[in-house]
Amino acid sequence: MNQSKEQRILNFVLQNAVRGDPCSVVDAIDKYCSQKEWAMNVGDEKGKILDKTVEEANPSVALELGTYCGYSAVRISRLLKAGARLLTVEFNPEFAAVAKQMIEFAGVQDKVKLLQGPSEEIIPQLKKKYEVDTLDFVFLDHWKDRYTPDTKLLQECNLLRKGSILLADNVIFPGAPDFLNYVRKSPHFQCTNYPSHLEYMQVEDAMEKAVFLG
Ligand SMILES: Cc1ncnc2c1ncn2[C@@H]1O[C@H](/C=C/CNC(=O)c2cc(-c3ccc(F)cc3)cc(O)c2O)C[C@H]1O
Ligand SMILES: [Mg+2]
Repeated sequence: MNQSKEQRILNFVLQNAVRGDPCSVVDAIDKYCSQKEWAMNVGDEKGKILDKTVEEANPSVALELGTYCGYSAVRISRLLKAGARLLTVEFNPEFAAVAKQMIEFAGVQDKVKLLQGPSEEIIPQLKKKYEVDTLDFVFLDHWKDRYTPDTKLLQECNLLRKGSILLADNVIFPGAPDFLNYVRKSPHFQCTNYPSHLEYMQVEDAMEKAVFLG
């Protein structure tokens, strides 16, 4: 049976990146997806905004919703301090299998825990099953209509603390209008918008940072 695009991306990384070097994995994915086949990785331009926000948060525990091929899991985990960890959630088994191999090839498997399943099921399990107290950083990059319900769920499950940083991809394209509305109107969040461009394209996009105020 012929390969999926995600498997072709992984194969390009295995043949062109350096095992144990997360930067080379990120660069190889960007090279393939800008020159060969477009894919919905956050990309390098928005990736630099992600990097800055992760460095600002300097998280001990980070959560990512929507692993896909593992591009942002590798990108985030390469910046984590010793002992810090990233929990990343992916419900598509094919994508999870590709991401697992991507994470292992990059050599960040000790920092990253890939949780397979829907976020609405996994988020309520984080405290008891995954020994999370509160989350220092959350990257939202899954289905755009899930950003708002999952942000509310994170609050309901007491997973956010004063200063927890949420960063959402694609708030312009494909767009997450209800999420922008929710966090910008809520007295519990301090929001900042970062204009950018859609990965590998000249289309306007943006990321939104929402800091939880408690
Ligand atoms: C609820 C839930 N739980 C766990 N995993 C979940 C989940 N919802 C999606 N996922 C997983 O995340 C991934 C989905 C991400 C959704 N991202 C997108 O739909 C997305 C789409 C585009 C885009 C832009 C221009 C175009 F012309 C077309 C598409 C760009 C992006 O950066 C994106 O993140 C894969 C999926 O299995
Ligand atoms: Mg995205």
